[in-house]
Amino acid sequence: MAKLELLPAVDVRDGQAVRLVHGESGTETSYGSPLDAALAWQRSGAEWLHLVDLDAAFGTGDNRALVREVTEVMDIKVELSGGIRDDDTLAAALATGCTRVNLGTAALETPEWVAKVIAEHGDRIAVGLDVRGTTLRGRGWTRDGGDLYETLARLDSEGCARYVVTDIAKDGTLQGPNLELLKNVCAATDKPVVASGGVSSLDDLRAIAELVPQGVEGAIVGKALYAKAFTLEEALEEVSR
Ligand SMILES: O=C(O)c1ccccc1N[C@@H]1O[C@H](COP(=O)(O)O)[C@@H](O)[C@H]1O
Repeated sequence: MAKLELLPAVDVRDGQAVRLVHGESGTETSYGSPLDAALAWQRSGAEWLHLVDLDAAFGTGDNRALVREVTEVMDIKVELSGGIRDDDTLAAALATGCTRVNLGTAALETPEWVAKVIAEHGDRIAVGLDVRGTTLRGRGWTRDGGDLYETLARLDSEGCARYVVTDIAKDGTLQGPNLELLKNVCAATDKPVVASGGVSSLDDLRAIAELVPQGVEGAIVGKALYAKAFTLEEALEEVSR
């Protein structure tokens, strides 16, 4: 069986690595230097880093220089998210040398532009499907942006290579992933899915890994690592069995 990829997360707000609860601004717990956090995950054996500029996602500024620095220093693959919504922000993100970018709001608000950049950049573009129930959310998860499955069908028809699926109700809560949502999204698309939100234990990772045959390719792990629910080494060992 193909192994589940793990993407430890570094979310950046106001220059700090933070974790939020339900993605809500103001719920930040700070974990210090984003570069130190990213290097720690790399030293622990991560093959991927999921790096988010939360200020860019919320529209409260940006951490672009810092995010670029972190991406350039990493020897591992980087998935870059947050505030990538037009030609300039996409060009800057891709120029960091990241492996791929993850588009959220743009996929809801500027579908023609997203179709164009999917056609231009293929596998370097993923779309983040951030949902409450089956309603997509954009602009820092503060605005509704349409139906999950209608949007997924549209993006599939445009050749989107991959989806990062976040259950906002689970994100940052350590309450376990939404396995039903992951199964439903996998049933609706042939494209790989990266699971995000709620991972709290090695059992959760095992449960997500069981969905690899259905199309789940990876899992983003955030709060559980920062809260030391398990180590990244333990998690990597778990998904390599
Ligand atoms: O990751 C979070 O906790 C988060 C919280 C609130 C908003 C966005 C968040 N993360 C990621 O940011 C991008 C979306 O940014 P944009 O809409 O394209 O500007 C997406 O990957 C979210 O999962």
